[in-house]
Amino acid sequence: MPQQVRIGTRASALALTQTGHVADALADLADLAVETVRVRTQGDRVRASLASLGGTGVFVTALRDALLDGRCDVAVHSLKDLPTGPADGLVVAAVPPRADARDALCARDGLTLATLPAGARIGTGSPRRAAQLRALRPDVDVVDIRGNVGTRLGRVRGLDATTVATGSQVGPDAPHPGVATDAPRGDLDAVVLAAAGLGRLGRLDAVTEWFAPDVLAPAPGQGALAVEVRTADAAADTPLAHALRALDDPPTRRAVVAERAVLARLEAGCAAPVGAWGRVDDATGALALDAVVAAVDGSRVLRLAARGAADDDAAADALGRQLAEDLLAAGADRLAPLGPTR
Ligand SMILES: NCc1[nH]cc(CCC(=O)O)c1CC(=O)O
Repeated sequence: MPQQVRIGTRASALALTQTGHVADALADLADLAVETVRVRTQGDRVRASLASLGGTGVFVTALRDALLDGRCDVAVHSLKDLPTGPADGLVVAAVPPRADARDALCARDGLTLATLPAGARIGTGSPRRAAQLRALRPDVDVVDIRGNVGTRLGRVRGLDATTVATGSQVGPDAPHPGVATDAPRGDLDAVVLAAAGLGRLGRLDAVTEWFAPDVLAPAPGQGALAVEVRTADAAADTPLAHALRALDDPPTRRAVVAERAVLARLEAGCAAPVGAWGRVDDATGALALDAVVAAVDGSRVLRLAARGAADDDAAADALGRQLAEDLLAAGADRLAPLGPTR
């Protein structure tokens, strides 16, 4: 008899694909019968700008509640949407191998950040992306936008003929009711999105430029997933627990632990103009970490790097915290709105 496992997911096209990948991977690793359960989160219901929602956890809380009250056994999150604090009774049991951590520009007419005209309108809901875009091109107009990936692509002039192939953007599963039909279309010259999300949705065709992480620092955890379960279930001697241990990728986990430690020490959430990029060197096992704090108006960008042995998660965490200390010593908190309430 296979072990029955219910895997909870948001209903957005992106969440459904991510969850589907994890469900397939788990089922390949052990004798599991995996069933998907859809959960609606505050981030899906509320249309206000993400920055104004006050950030941490809007996409996550409802999934965690579903885990805790037993409506599902496994939850899949985008790691960058996961608050840095621990959740009582729950544990991230697996961080699968990371996809592309980079941000990508999706512009009309094949344009890049360098070739977009002065005054070009670039959409993003992320203060981190806005700040770094303004620093790179002070003459562009960064526009605050929301909505799922298909909606955002639809706002780029010339990119609006196609929609995300793998998920419905309207109807009962629409994560942002009304947004798909109400949002203006073709009113922007470009948007910036995570390459990982575009890749998972089969929309890399829309990318006109990939930003190297040392040009535009990605969000801590970008491109990585977190597979969360009840603490007792992670430690159990069950097919699910074995599959989770096999799915976990220690180099990815160490990199994102370090990135998220920067965010935690800065007491910053996903709405802060903070970027971090960690990676473990295959040959030496060393962990390299870059971190950026930017003034939202783009007038200053503070960028520091660190490197360490990071043999385990605790060492990765310490490396990230130390880099955050160095950023604070260099004036990060005078540059950007940090702190838990922002
Ligand atoms: N906050 C929304 C969100 N959360 C995760 C991703 C993309 C996938 C990832 O970063 O792993 C996105 C969309 C985007 O930033 O373009």
